[in-house]
Amino acid sequence: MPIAMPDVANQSCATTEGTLDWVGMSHIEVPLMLALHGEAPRQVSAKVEAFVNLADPKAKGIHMSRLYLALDELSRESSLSHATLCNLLDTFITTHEDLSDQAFVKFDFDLHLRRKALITEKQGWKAYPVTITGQVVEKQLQVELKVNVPYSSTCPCSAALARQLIQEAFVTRFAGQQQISSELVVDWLGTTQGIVATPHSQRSVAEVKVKLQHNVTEFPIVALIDAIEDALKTPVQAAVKRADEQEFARLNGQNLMFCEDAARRLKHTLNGLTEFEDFWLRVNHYESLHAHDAVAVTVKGLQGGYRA
Ligand SMILES: Nc1nc2c(ncn2[C@@H]2O[C@H](COP(=O)(O)OP(=O)(O)OP(=O)(O)O)[C@@H](O)[C@H]2O)c(=O)[nH]1
Repeated sequence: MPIAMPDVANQSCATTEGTLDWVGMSHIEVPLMLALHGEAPRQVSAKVEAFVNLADPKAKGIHMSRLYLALDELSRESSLSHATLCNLLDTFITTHEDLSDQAFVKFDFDLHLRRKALITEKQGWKAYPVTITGQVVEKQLQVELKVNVPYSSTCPCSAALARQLIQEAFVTRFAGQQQISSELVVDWLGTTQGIVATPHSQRSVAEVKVKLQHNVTEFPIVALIDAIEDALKTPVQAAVKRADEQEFARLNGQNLMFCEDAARRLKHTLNGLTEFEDFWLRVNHYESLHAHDAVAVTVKGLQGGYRA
């Protein structure tokens, strides 16, 4: 007679008893079809975390394979949408009857979007790191999205200091001249002696996390990215011809930003978006003046909501 396979999770007890908040797996590699509003599902390569709580203090452990297989079924047989995310969390709990009543799942992936050039008709890909998180705690479903949006920020202080140097260069160059030909000035402005200093800019990243309102049953990821880029005005570009680069220079010059300015712009925009119950944001200016970064963090400010 074959000897029965041992089943430690079911047949033995915890050596030290106690409940646990989350138990599960992280870094699960899963290709998924992602359902987004108004387009066919597209494939993303996700890293997933899947957890349930362990509410039985005596149980040895949860059933990891049940979480994994539910996720695998989602990957093979359907696409990731708000509805399938809810079903997945529900399956996590129902396959852990007597053990768990809370579930958590997190998907991390890059979302590639086609982005238009600023002036020309060119287009290119931009990859945005996205996180979708779902959890059921005390029977309440909560869905969060997080996106990272790269942009350019030009320092307003540096711009003012550069302008002063340009004014001083002008005074030196044209000192004592009562009448100056505009042609001469235009030529001079087109030289490095004319624009004697340039302000520093830096690649910057806005990290934005939002909690969906309960009546929102889609993932408004693209709308969120668009809103962030519209607020900042200087998103990092994909395809760039000279005309696009010149427009980028103009946009940078007209949208000088400390990290505080960027954070306030985003806060203002997010306060106006009704799909989101709460938000948290952090802007990181990866300084070119310093070897350290300038950072601003803020939240909507709801009681019991996100904390900075
Ligand atoms: N609970 C738990 N399981 C682990 C851990 N590390 C590895 N595993 C393994 O995860 C595997 C799957 O566990 P189960 O889901 O209980 O597997 P199973 O008993 O074949 O599946 P069911 O019949 O559905 O219970 C087991 O072989 C465990 O040894 C851990 O830290 N905790």
